[in-house]
Amino acid sequence: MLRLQDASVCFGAVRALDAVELEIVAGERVALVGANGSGKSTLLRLLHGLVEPSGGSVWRAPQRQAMLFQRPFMLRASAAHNVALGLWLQGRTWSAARAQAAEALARVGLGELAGRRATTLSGGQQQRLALARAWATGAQTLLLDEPTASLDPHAKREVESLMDAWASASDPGGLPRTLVFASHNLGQVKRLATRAIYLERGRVRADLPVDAFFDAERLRQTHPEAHAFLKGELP
Ligand SMILES: Nc1ncnc2c1ncn2[C@@H]1O[C@H](COP(=O)(O)OP(=O)(O)OP(=O)(O)O)[C@@H](O)[C@H]1O
Repeated sequence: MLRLQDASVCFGAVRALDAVELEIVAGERVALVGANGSGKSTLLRLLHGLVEPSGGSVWRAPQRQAMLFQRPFMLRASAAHNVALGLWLQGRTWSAARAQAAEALARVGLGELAGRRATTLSGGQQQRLALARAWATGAQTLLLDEPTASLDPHAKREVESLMDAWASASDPGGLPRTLVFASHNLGQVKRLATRAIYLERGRVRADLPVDAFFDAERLRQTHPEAHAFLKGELP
């Protein structure tokens, strides 16, 4: 679905990503981990086309892709309108968009809050609304930048279980869905991801199946930098 070849991103003198090689295929659930400033957000933004590479190349399969942020972007309109507008912009009639939005909101447990102004919803509810919007518009790949970082444990579990439900279902065309998310929560990485990528100062230092990533002894031998970062944090 996504490929980076020798991709770098510079912001002035800061090299936020440095010669990244990466290929993500349909159905993968990829977690990006690393210290603050290691390049996780920049990598997601590059994959979504929100920043241009300063060097190297980005390739995206022709597909619908959506990105969710730590603080979701909400229009100052009802929850239902926030979802329906995206669908209307895709060409649905307004009544079809409204009906589909109602379905999507029910799926994320927001059916009763459909008429509430989205900006008055709690952080967890807004994140569920953002997921409903991506789900309804038929995204095949979802990129999420620390989607549960500011949520309480209950809201975090709800959002996580929706991410899991979304990724476990195929899209209407039968293709497996692809999830790429940045997280500082290693328990979440273990629960949701099949592959973990560890970044350090803009470079990919480890790219492993999640079981291998959380095998502390093996990681220490094969990827000492990643092991040093995770030491004491391994769930
Ligand atoms: N728009 C920008 N202008 C200048 N520097 C930037 C910009 N965006 C990111 N950077 C720098 O690029 C580097 C990587 O930042 P990035 O936000 O990608 O890291 P991160 O791993 O997502 O961090 P965090 O865990 O804190 O969210 C940092 O040094 C950051 O200061």
